[in-house]
Amino acid sequence: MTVETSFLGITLANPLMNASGVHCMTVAEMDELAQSAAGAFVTKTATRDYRAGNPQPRYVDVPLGSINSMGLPNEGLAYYLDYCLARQNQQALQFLSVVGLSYDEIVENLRTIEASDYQGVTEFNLSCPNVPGKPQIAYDFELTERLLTEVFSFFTKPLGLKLPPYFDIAHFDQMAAILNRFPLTYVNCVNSIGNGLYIDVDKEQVVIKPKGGFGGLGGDYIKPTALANVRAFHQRLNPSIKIIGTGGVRTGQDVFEHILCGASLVQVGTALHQEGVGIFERLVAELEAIMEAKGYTCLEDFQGKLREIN
Ligand SMILES: O=C(O)c1[nH]c(=O)[nH]c(=O)c1Cl
Repeated sequence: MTVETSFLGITLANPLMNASGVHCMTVAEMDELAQSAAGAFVTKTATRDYRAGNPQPRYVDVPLGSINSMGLPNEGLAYYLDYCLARQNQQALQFLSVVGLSYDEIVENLRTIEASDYQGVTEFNLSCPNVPGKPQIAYDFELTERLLTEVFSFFTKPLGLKLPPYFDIAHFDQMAAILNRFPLTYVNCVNSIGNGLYIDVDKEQVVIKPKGGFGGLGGDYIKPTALANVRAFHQRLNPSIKIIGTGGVRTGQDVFEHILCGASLVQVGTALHQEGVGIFERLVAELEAIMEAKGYTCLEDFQGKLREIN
């Protein structure tokens, strides 16, 4: 029995990796990920220039997950691109997460990556909920289509999209119809559930400073939504577009559920932030135990095979 998997023809020891934004801001954090049991890693979403991000406190772990309004703090695209270029011969599979603060900056950043010798995967983040005044790109279907049309007029390297959660069947249909028109490597479902609110009852106060306390939710809160988005897009997208499942992964069972819904890889955010990189060994062991108990010998035995009630 094995939890090995392959992505873009590259064999990975397991389907697990970090979620962008968690444990991937600096070289030290990314090196620790690279040395961990994680099958792959992704960088913090980069903008062209360095960003300090929103004022603190801007990330808080809470009993059922986390809330954050980081505001896209990052070292700038060159920092992460240089990191990936320097290590791309040693590391099996790298994911470089990117966005821009404007349409033009997004195009510029993707042109920078295209012009580089980067051989890894690019994750285009369409779903940051925390830059004040910047609505999530992927909730604007027309803008998404316009951006993807321009990007794929020049971008030839493997490209995936980090999507926000959708909550309406019509939106799954509309978005999938757009995505099926482009040669995407994958879609990553889901980013945090945007603009939640967590309250400290003793203080009768919000817990994060930016945006009046509104922030993206992660953790147990979002697993049912994450699973539904993985399932919905797996059912609707061309099989050539893989699904990465993100959201609410804390145990091997959560990993199993995401794969059952159709995920090829599974990312860990909140729980990684809380437990550290040791979580990957634990998740692998727990996933193997579930597969053993069910008599599965590989991920393909159950991947995408969620049953409905007929
Ligand atoms: O505030 C952030 O930096 C952030 N926070 C999130 O929960 N998702 C994102 O994509 C980003 Cl970019």
